[in-house]
Amino acid sequence: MHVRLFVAGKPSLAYAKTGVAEYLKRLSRYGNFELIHLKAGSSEKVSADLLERSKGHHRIALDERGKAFTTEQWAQTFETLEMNGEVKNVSFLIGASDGHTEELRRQADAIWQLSSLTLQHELALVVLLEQLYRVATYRRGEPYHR
Ligand SMILES: C[S@@+](CC[C@H](N)C(=O)[O-])C[C@H]1O[C@@H](n2cnc3c(N)ncnc32)[C@H](O)[C@@H]1O
Repeated sequence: MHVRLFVAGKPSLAYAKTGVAEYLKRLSRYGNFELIHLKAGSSEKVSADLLERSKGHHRIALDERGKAFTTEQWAQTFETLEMNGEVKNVSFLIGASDGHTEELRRQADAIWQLSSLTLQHELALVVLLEQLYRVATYRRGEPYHR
């Protein structure tokens, strides 16, 4: 499965850049993870761009009002998606500073939260990457996930 993480805007927070680089490096041992930066802009522009770039993919929109899952439930969802041979591409969609449009919410296959707090989008990306790494180690039975 090819997992893409879409985020709008160039990276600007130094601490987030370090975290993103670290987890992408770690994740490279576990599968095909790709980070894609889109041009920043209004919710309408960013959501339209996110929908265009993730056409035909299993879309997981990230939003603080989304469904709350445990790390184990994330792992089970990945297991199910991989068992379902039809899903080759999964895209995580991180929104603009004003969030996702209603249209994007309608078209998303799932809407997940990382917490109920509103996070700066680069920080949300770091948390997402850390969870993906945690899920990857959990699925391999490696000790990091404790
Ligand atoms: C600054 S937030 C946007 C907040 C905006 N007020 C809203 O209503 O969505 C930018 C993006 O970061 C992501 N994000 C921020 N906090 C999040 C959280 N707790 N869970 C999941 N995603 C989050 C979402 O993708 C969001 O669209």
